[in-house]
Amino acid sequence: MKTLAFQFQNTESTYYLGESLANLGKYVDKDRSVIIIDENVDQYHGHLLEGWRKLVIPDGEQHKSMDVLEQIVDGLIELEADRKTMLIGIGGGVISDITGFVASVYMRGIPFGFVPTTLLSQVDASIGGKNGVNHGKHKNMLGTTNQPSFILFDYNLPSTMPAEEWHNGFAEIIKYACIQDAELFTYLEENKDRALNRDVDVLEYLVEKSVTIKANIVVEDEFETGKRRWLNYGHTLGHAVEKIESIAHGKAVAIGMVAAAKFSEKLTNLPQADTNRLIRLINDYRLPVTFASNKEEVFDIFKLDKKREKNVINFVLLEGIGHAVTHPVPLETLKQMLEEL
Ligand SMILES: O=C(O)C(=O)C[C@@H](O)[C@H](O)[C@H](O)COP(=O)(O)O
Repeated sequence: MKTLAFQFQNTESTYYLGESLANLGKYVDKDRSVIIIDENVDQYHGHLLEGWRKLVIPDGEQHKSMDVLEQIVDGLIELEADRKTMLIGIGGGVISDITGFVASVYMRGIPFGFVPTTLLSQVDASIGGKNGVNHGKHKNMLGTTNQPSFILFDYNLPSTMPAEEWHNGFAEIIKYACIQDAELFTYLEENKDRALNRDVDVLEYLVEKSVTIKANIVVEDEFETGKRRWLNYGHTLGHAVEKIESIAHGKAVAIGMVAAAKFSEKLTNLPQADTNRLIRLINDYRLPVTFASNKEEVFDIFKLDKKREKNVINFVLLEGIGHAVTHPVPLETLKQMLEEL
């Protein structure tokens, strides 16, 4: 087990890497905690949580909503949770996003922590403090940035995931390689078979590498005024396609990364060979590279991206594999490039 500590602006977060969920009680007081968990995760891992107070919510992205947030608040009131109650989200990205948001607003803020159970939530969603719920066609439209006190990474938990869920996690790892780590990109190319076969050493390396890359970027720019935007590479188009086609987040991000690479060929002279290399890697990890959605509908969602300022989006582009940049790109230019895809 390895412990990492990150000092954010208002919180010091401790990450326990390679720790078992069964040892959760070593880090938090069982009697002062409430677990937020979805039905699916509870079915697989609930036996490790005997005696903990739990609020079980329905599984799925469609439940990342204000309705479910209000149900959790009702549950907390019922349990007489107070300002010192520790809220613990155990699950994938929906659970960490909603738990972090509830904890940030319940009684104006109570402490919280996460036990991510999917590869995607271990490498991305649980880290960095972004939380929230969806609204209408828009992903994460309501939320805050607030760091968990702790994250416990149990490498055994993702083993119950279906194959498709593994592929989704790889999308965000490919993203880190694209934005700032060309060596990681090569590693992903060279170790694709081991990774897809869930080789424990490869997966542990990839989780630790991703956690470190993401947490360090967030320490540097927690409130996303500069470098943190890079973490949104592939997400502008990705979020729109995810909502319209109701596809998994990782698939949508894969599609968005390819589109952003094609935009980069025009805006930052990214060599076409780099786009092709990215497409090959995404294919290797069994993720899609094209979308079927109506482009006008995509643009309608796309233009409400959180990186927009008036008529420009601070769009994340690549100059090369491992080198992201952010350029203010007019919406009209993006609309035209989208039509040309
Ligand atoms: O942590 C970040 O910053 C990211 O952009 C990471 C993304 O992978 C993640 O999906 C994030 O929740 C997207 O945030 P949003 O601001 O585009 O809603």
